[in-house]
Amino acid sequence: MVRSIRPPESKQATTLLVAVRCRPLTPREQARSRDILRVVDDKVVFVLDPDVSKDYLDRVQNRSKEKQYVFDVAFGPESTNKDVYEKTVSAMVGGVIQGLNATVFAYGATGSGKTHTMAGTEDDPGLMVLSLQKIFTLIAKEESKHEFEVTCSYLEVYNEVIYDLLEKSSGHLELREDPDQGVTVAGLKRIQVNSAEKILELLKQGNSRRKTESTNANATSSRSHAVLEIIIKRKQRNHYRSQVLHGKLALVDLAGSERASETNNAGQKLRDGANINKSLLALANCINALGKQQKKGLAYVPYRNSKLTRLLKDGLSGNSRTVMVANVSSGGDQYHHTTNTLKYADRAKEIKTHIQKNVGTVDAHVADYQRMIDNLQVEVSQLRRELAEKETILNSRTPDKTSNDELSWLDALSHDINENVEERVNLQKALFELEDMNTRNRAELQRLDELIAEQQSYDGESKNLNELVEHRQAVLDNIRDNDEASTHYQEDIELNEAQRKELQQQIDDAISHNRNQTYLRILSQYRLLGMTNMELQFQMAIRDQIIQDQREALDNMWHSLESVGLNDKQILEVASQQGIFIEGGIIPSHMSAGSHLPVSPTDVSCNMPKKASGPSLSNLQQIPVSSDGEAAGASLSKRYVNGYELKETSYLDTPCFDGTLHGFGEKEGILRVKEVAKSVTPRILQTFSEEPYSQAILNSCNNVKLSPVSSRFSNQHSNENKTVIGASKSSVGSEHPKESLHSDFSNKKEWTPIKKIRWPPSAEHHIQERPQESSDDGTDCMGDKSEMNVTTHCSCKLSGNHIIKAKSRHPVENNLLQKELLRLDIELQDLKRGLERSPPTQAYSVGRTYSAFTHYTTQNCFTPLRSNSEGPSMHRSNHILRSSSNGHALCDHGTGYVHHFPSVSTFTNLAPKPDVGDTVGGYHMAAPKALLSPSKFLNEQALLNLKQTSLAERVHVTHANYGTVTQQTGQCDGDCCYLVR
Ligand SMILES: Nc1ncnc2c1ncn2[C@@H]1O[C@H](COP(=O)(O)OP(=O)(O)OP(=O)(O)O)[C@@H](O)[C@H]1O
Repeated sequence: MVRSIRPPESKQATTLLVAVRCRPLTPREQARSRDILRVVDDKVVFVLDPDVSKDYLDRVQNRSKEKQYVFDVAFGPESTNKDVYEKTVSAMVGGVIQGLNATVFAYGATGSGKTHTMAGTEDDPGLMVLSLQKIFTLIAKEESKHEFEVTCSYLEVYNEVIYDLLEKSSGHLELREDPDQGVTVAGLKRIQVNSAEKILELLKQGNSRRKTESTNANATSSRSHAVLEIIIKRKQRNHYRSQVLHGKLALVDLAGSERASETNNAGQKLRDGANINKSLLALANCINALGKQQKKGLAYVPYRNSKLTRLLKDGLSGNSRTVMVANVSSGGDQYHHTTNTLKYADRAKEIKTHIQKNVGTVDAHVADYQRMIDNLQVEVSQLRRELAEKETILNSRTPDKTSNDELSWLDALSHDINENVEERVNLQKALFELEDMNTRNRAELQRLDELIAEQQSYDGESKNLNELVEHRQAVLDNIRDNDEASTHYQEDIELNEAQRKELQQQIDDAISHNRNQTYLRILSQYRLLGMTNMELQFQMAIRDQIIQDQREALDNMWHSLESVGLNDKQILEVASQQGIFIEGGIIPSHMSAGSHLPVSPTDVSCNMPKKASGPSLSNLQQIPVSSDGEAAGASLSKRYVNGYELKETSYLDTPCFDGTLHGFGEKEGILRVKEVAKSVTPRILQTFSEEPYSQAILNSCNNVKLSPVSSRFSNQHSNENKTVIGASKSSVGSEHPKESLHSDFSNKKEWTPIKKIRWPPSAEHHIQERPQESSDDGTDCMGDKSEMNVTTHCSCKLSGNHIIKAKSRHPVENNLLQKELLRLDIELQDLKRGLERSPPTQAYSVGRTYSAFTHYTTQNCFTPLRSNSEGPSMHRSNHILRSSSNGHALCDHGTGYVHHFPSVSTFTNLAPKPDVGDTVGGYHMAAPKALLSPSKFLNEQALLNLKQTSLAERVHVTHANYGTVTQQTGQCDGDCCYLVR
């Protein structure tokens, strides 16, 4: 396989373009307050003191509140949207179709003119409209040579919840962090468009769905933040393997900050206002921290404190050219808002983003996984919607007082669960980022200490030395601030954990008291699923961050190598001394030529430098390296991975390999794994147990990643679970998973060919072909090429202060991820079935749509059992048949499988309700559109015939059954239930 190291696409630092727009006063405003803004030279904004009684003396004695600011560009009240567009966004739009990202956001108090600037009017179209028109004009010019694909999405963040404005009744959407695209929204509709008119139409639709209210400050006040995103993919025509460039233009209309006293809001409007202010405060804090960062280096930017800031992260500091249009009103009564807005706009001038062309270099595996996660997320949000819909149906009925209480309790519970999960993951991420940042800060401190010592030994006091000392102090301040913030986040995590336990306890109590069992179980599963899904993303994000770090480190390395004027041979020598191997010993020509292409993480391989030993959790941190190659500062105070706290540990003296150990959740197995773990220090240890004692044992194993997986999944993959890295491939799906597992554990010969792993791994490990990710039968291929499963991490120091960390992407991680996804998929299906069964409380109102399972539940005819390797299963039970008042009927056969029932619309023309003694039957078809229209309840022969016919027609009837009605068990809402034997 060809492996090469390529210097990455160079990033260009660019500062935020800050524009200020002063809106004219309306005649009504003119009557009540004076114009206090003056724009001079298209750059300077004077804010006059609104108090006209102040005179010259006040001014010279500094008693005046007059203020002056300078911006990149400023617009007076006479400026049109077109003027604003020409001097701000116009220059960036061209870049977007060349693969660069751009963000435009309007910031300001309520009624200051943000929506007017972004959306505009028919006579004076806003920046959104003008940018779109320009994009399509540019595309038309280049269409003969290039193919373009333009897609757009439009969302709003209302009360910290994201909604799709292009969907009629959108559910809540989730944010996701994507290494290539930055922060994205899972499940958000993207519509392909081929004209500005089409987007404008969508924009209009979206705006009509946007939450607006009339307040005292603005008759059409936007109560949400709206983000319109246009993505343009561009490819050369008739070019085999041509590069794909994709640029993104994000146009953001923020809701305005407001004061309750001015808006006179109450109730929901007041709460909205508080939320708007909260997210704008989070934005202001980010702007502050980013401004500080330019001066003091690595200060933590609290993006995670709101959805808005997470969405704007790229625009504020990432890969984007960004324009901030600060809107202010000229009225004297707006003085406080105006100076506040201008203050933040002034800080924003300091902010730098780093733009880079988005070239379509595809790392297939990661991209695939991301896609899978995306799909799963879409499903999750769909499920969430369904759940919400069901609740709505429930709420629309007029239940008695008890069920009313119960429903609102469930409602509140599911809401709390969602919030808890989301908060937890966010906190963990924030903590990780803070620790990561402080690790860098500490490395910087070490570098500065070395430099200071060096300077002092040369010339004692000097200007340079003073600057270094000052800088050192700033870094120390940052470390202290970050540590403080970390402590707060840790406390928050503990609180969140306590809340989680409380919620779980509520569910457990309710289940044990027989309250809405099925629904609660679904909720419980849903909660776990949501957690796993998010944490999986978290892992992905961390992994990708490391890849990003490596890219940067490599970038540094190439620049330093080039700058010291080394030739190819010398570079090879240096690289090999540092444990970096370059494909065929040849430095790619484009590197020497200085062309910058993005580097793929798979392109790098390295082995351990002699003395350096890698961290066991090295994918979670950057390890600073001291001059002799020894890793330093690897022990961190507290670390949370997958929701578990890992104890403080130092793990520097053991060799590390990136291995996976799988242990099944039996005590014996876990102990074995621990034994092995001690001797080889695996980086990832996975347990397939939910039992507390195995968790406790694993907790005592340092430096492991804990990933509890449901025992059902482990049963299914029992043979894999005994696999210690390097073990041979084994089949999946044993008939008796538990038994085979026990024998595996007792048969020590089968356990772990760990000796296959050589340490330190040699270079050949890395230049071999990467094995296939999975074989045809869907099993792992971790084992067959056991040595391939070793990934090394190398931390080495190169040319003074460059820390190089390189890691080859590896099947182990990918396999792990694949398994997690598989599990997630199973869980999702399970959940889906659960939802289809519907909560028992709904059985009577929407029973026709749902299967007999609701009745199983209410009558306690089955006990859930999770032991079947084919998936979730139920105990054999009496057959239940249900007939609705209009003749719809469903039946389950009781063979032990949960069914996916087609919707009621496919069940038509059923016969009259059966009497006791009648033979009845039904079946389940896998084909969703299959039609069941018997003229009466089926007898045995009819069912068999039907099954055969269906098979002949390739319609898969999975289950069919019949029985005799023995009892009519209840009358509910006109529907009847029957017990059938
Ligand atoms: N430059 C301008 N020229 C003329 N009228 C303007 C201008 N800017 C704003 N307006 C008018 O001022 C009013 C408030 O503007 P707009 O709704 O855009 O404010 P906003 O900042 O979006 O408010 P909110 O945050 O409450 O949504 C509207 O009636 C709008 O037409």
